[in-house]
Amino acid sequence: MRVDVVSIFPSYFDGLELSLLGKARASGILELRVHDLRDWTSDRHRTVDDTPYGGGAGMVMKPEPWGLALDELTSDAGGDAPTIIFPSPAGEVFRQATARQLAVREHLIIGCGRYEGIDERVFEYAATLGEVRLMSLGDYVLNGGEVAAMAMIEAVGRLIPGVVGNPESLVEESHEDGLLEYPSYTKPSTWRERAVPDVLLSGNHGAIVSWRREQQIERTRTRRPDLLPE
Ligand SMILES: Nc1cc(-c2ccc3cc[nH]c3c2)n[nH]1
Repeated sequence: MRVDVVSIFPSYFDGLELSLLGKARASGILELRVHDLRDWTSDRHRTVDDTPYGGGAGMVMKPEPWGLALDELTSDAGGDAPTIIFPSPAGEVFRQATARQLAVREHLIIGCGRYEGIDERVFEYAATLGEVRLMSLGDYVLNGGEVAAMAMIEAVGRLIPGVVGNPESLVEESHEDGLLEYPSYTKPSTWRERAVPDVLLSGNHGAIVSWRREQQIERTRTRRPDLLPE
């Protein structure tokens, strides 16, 4: 998978050189390229924003640099059209199912906005170059798209075959089966007078599977009843 990220703060993404995603990049499983939007400006001040038509507070990202960036990043001939993602508080909510959908795509482009957002015509133009999806991480407001992009890249990247050593570990996770995950324990069996549940020490695999499922359902019922079917 190739992922192109465009941002006016490219160094935000330095952390993606670490750990599993760093290894995936080194092995070539994941080709992640981070671009500075200002590289597609032509004025001395490398301007990327301007005042909003219709008035209002703050600034809006100019369409010209985005248009040139998208043209260049989609110009490689061959292959399917990319999925072009713009983090946005006004987007669809990014969920595990979204990550699974995106993990099978060949080419993702993630455009990180700042200020009050990106000129709307950029999304319209981008739709002539690929599938456009405005994505929200949740109902809270960030200062820009970079943190959301990092989260999405990690959530998608870890699902690419070969990135996570043991694919089994991708199965029993929160949200993979629609429920929150069960609690985990490791040695010592008693810690600060707190013992590990006996069932986990019993060696009775059937009882352990049942207990874990009960824990998933109970946790989901108390913490995320919205995830349970009606
Ligand atoms: N879920 C969520 C996304 C955002 C977001 C995304 C892009 C920009 C650009 C300027 N402000 C932004 C905020 N906030 N919250």
